[in-house]
Amino acid sequence: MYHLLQQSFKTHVLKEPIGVVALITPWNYPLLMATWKVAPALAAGCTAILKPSELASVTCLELAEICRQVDLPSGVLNVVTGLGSAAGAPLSSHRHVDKIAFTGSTATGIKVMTAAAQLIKPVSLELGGKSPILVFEDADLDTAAEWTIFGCFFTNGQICSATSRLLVHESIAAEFLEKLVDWSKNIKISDPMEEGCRLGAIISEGQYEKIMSFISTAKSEGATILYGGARPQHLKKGFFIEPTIITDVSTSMSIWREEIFGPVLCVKTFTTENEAIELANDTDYGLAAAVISKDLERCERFTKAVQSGIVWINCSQPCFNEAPWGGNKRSGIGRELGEWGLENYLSIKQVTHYTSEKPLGWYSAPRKQ
Ligand SMILES: NC(=O)c1ccc[n+]([C@@H]2O[C@H](COP(=O)([O-])OP(=O)(O)OC[C@H]3O[C@@H](n4cnc5c(N)ncnc54)[C@H](O)[C@@H]3O)[C@@H](O)[C@H]2O)c1
Ligand SMILES: NCCCC=O
Repeated sequence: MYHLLQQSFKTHVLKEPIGVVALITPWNYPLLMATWKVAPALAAGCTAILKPSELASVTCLELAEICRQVDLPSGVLNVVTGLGSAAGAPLSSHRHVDKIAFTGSTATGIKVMTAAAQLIKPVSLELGGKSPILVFEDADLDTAAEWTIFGCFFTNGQICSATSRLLVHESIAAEFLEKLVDWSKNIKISDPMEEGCRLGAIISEGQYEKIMSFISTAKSEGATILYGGARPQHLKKGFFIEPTIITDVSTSMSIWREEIFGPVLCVKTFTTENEAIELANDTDYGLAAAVISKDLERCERFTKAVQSGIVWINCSQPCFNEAPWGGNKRSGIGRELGEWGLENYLSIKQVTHYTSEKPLGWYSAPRKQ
């Protein structure tokens, strides 16, 4: 019957704002992470409640002030500061919040998703990572060394997509590691306000202790600290940690498996491309992956085989507003930025209009009295 009547229906689709959205963000890149959510949420027509990290709220309050100055109607963007337990958790479980867009650790993401599930509330999750960088034997070693240290030590490794697991072809491993150490020695560690600074302090004492404890566990499990692993001698105060390179790592060690969120690179060697891909995918996470090789067909094979939301060829970390950002596996659900970012805040409504004058005719009409 539907088939016969198909010409009598007109269907179209509306994309509507999803409603009231809670945007919960982390302490790293605090303003960037907020704007990745606030801009598409408001563009989609939603009302937003931004909950920044308790460790980095000020720039988000400044953003609200700028929105006020440009006459964004009051109530459209709201900033709620506070601890995760006091502000983030109630937002996640609130009946009048229609969607949660969360960026933060996988552990907190699980809590947010669990709370949202009680109300079948949609979530998008941008979570942690343990991303690999593969360096093949045909790479230019200095270029590869710079990308490798940039991929892991840029912003102190306090970046979700840090390529913190180096997989290097065994035939070049010794020479490449020497280069990595040389490049690392050249990184200026200082107060970030100093000219030429390339590595500042870790965000907090808690994070500093956590990173140091990962390093000491790795040592006690038999790994070798090839470079760094301690406070730089010239900096007696502040939460500074040297760029750290760790070798003799096994795949069961926590330094290999867990997100450190600090300037710590761990290294394994491989002999074949398949082995490299297997090691790259041997992680619960799936945010990003980088490959350094002159062989573009090999890079293409890697791109297809690696289980991650982002792949970098002959580089690590570039990020563009137009390109989708997000991960697979325990790195999250959904994508931010570009058109994908907008979809996070839209709800799809199918509208079907019966346009015929004819009655349906499925039931026998009752006799007229
Ligand atoms: N995938 C990405 O794009 C991306 C980007 C940046 C950071 N990250 C990840 O963020 C983490 C670092 O940030 P962090 O330490 O601030 O993360 P976090 O999970 O500790 O906190 C993130 C936010 O969640 C809030 N929160 C804490 N408990 C909560 C709860 N029970 N319910 C709701 N909200 C709660 C916090 O107050 C904060 O605002 C790393 O794991 C990093 O990989 C991911
Ligand atoms: N380039 C910004 C990535 C943010 C993740 O931590």
